[in-house]
Amino acid sequence: MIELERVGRSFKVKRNVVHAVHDLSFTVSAGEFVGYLGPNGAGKSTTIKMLCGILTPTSGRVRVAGLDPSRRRTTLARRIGVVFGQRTTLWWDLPLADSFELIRLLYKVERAAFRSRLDELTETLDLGSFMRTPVRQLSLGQRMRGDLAAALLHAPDVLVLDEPTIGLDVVSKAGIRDFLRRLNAEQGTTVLLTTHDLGDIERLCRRVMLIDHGRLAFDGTLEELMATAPDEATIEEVVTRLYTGSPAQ
Ligand SMILES: Nc1ncnc2c1ncn2[C@@H]1O[C@H](COP(=O)(O)OP(=O)(O)OP(=O)(O)O)[C@@H](O)[C@H]1O
Repeated sequence: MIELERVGRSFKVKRNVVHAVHDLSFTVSAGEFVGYLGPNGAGKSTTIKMLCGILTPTSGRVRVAGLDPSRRRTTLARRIGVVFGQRTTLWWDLPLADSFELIRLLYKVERAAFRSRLDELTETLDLGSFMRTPVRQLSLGQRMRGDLAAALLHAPDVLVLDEPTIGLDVVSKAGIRDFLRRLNAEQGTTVLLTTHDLGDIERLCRRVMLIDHGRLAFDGTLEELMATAPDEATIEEVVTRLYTGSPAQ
């Protein structure tokens, strides 16, 4: 479903070249739920932007649902859903319901299919009580549920999430995690999840990829990740060791 083959992406900054992603190869199969971890500046957002076609790789080959994202961005948009936790894709001054209707028109989703999908998402994400509220008046947790619905209205095969639980309280986080778990298990949606919240990783991801300085530093199951450190280590300690090369303080 997602294939990267020796992908590189660099940026020219004044006279220097920053290699944000370097010689990165991995494959994510249909139906997987994969955590994509890495310290600040490791290259996660750059990878995600290449998956959606926002950025073109400087070298190598990217395929999502068999498509080259930078060349087939419009076609790919029908197969992929993307949520950036720190930014909303909803219309700030419009009620949530109107944002959804605009998305339906943009994606050319047929009205009956849209209605049943929206009904299902309204129930599972509990959107009913704020459907007529302008997005700017929503709480962060409500807005995030709205953004998730917006990304899923066209029933994409792949969902890419960039920090979807950032700033959420424990109850809201649990609700979003439960929703994502069910989406993956019941509908087979492939999920790539970028987060700094290791609770998200522990509770959701069977497989974890860790990127550091633009290169893949670990790719394996959650159990294999935990086995890289002594038995009693917490996931925070395991990941700190991998980020810094030394045990957590
Ligand atoms: N448009 C850009 N121009 C120049 N440098 C960039 C650009 N985008 C990213 N970079 C650089 O590429 C590197 C990787 O950045 P990226 O945003 O992909 O990291 P990240 O893993 O998503 O970090 P974070 O966890 O902090 O969000 C960083 O050194 C960053 O400064």
